[in-house]
Amino acid sequence: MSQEMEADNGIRVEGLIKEFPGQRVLDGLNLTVGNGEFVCLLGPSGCGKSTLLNILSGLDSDYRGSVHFGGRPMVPGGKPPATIGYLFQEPRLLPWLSAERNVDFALENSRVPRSRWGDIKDRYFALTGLQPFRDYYPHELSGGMAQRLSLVRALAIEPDVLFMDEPFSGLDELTARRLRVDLLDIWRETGKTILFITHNSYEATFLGDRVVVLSQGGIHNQISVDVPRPRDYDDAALFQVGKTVSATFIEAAEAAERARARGTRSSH
Ligand SMILES: Nc1ncnc2c1ncn2[C@@H]1O[C@H](COP(=O)(O)OP(=O)(O)OP(=O)(O)O)[C@@H](O)[C@H]1O
Repeated sequence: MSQEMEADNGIRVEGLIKEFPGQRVLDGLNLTVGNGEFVCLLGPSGCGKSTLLNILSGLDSDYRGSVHFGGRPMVPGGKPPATIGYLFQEPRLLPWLSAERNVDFALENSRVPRSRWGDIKDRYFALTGLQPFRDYYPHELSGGMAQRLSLVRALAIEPDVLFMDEPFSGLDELTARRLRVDLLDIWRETGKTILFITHNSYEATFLGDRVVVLSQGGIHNQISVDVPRPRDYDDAALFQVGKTVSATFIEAAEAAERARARGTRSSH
């Protein structure tokens, strides 16, 4: 496909409202993620991040508002009009299958023709540094390697977008740092649209083109990270943006707490 013909794989969420009994969790949320953009979602516990992901994934169809992937509308109750790759906090690998077979398993359930599996696996096993470990079983992999394998699995199905839900929060900081750098290399190489959920302000700043801070059912604030890539953890400009993001996150958490104390989020 030529550059000009490249599909639009952005996400557009408009006026999203989600209620649970006695509680409005998303209150008219508007959010866009551009084609190939890396957006980090940051928000205090309970602000609705997982609820939003469940809706975007098509797992929850009981909402109001609209969701578009690349201009294609999501029909509540139907499959999302985009292929979505997932990464969660835990790798969710099948323990009885080798690394390679775990990826095959995902491919078997995808639309990718079998004739392309070999090339795809070669590419992503190489990109993640897991080439020598294709025959290993999940219990033989370290936490970081297991998460790399789930990244291979997520990318192999050639997703339009990647949803990453705190994928590095269960890892030690050194491993997480390496994986963030590698993820950015892979993102540059593949141009995927990424929505990345995290509780870590500095992680969000290091990774994102933009950090969206959620609170009380909507966007509290958004911060563009105008720091050139490749980024360096010790970059003073990046640290400054991280401080702003962190302060915004704390502000959002405090606002959410005050609202909860007042009971303003109750729909009664
Ligand atoms: N199935 C459900 N039934 C009722 N309430 C729910 C349900 N799922 C989530 N909630 C409520 O909705 C709110 C948002 O939950 P959600 O899990 O989306 O938050 P979160 O931002 O992902 O939190 P965390 O960062 O702790 O994972 C919470 O108050 C939660 O109790």
